[in-house]
Amino acid sequence: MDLQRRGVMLVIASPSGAGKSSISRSLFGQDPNIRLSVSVTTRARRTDEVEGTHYYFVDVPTFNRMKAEGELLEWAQVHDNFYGTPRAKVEEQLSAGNDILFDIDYQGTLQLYEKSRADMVTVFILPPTIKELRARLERRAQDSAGTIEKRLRNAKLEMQHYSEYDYVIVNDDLEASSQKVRSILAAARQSRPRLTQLDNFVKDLQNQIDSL
Ligand SMILES: Nc1ncnc2c1ncn2[C@@H]1O[C@H](COP(=O)(O)OP(=O)(O)OP(=O)(O)O)[C@@H](O)[C@H]1O
Ligand SMILES: Nc1nc2c(ncn2[C@@H]2O[C@H](COP(=O)(O)O)[C@@H](O)[C@H]2O)c(=O)[nH]1
Repeated sequence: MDLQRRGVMLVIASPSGAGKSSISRSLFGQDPNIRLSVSVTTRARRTDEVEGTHYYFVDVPTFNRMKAEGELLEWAQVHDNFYGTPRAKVEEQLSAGNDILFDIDYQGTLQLYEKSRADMVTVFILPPTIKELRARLERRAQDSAGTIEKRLRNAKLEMQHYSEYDYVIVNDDLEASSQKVRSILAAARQSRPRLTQLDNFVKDLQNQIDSL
């Protein structure tokens, strides 16, 4: 029997601006087995964002239709906009043995936990200080002053949940943080060797019991 590893669902969450997208980006160039779950959002596209690479940008009626038709694995309202994970590609990629990185908030993490805990490893990224967090949001220069204030306020709520994640990283040095996430993923690959064909093999054994 040719046993293939089932992919790991790597969830990275943080207050806005702590650096999860930067850390995520650093993983992709170096690892051919990891895919990003590209979310849908009703947020306006930032100038440096590309449709289908950073997000699928949709209007609210389209988002609501996708929700109603069960196309979203999880969804949440975050900082006044809606975000959701399209379901279609996730199972296909996991079964093919590819790991998937989810850049989602705490509400989404909880929803994935309910469905897929055995496949998941979760990481929470903290900023070194709030002064630095504000500086990062300002340097990124993609959000208005009002949006930055709102994201800083929401950081307090998001950080309440840090201890519910498997790992916590203080993102002081970007390269060091990225290396930690790479090590976490490598450990998850070793410790959760769920095997796709083995799942099917066990199902087949169970079916044989049903037909005894
Ligand atoms: N360790 C670091 N040191 C200095 N700057 C950093 C570090 N990590 C990320 N940054 C910078 O901080 C800004 C915010 O980072 P990034 O967009 O990755 O955050 P995020 O957590 O994904 O935010 P959001 O949730 O709003 O999408 C970016 O300009 C990025 O280049
Ligand atoms: N529950 C979900 N949260 C998501 C998803 N995609 C992104 N996010 C989170 O939203 C905020 C803001 O993101 P930004 O791109 O506007 O800065 C951030 O915390 C993301 O992690 C999703 O599909 N589901």
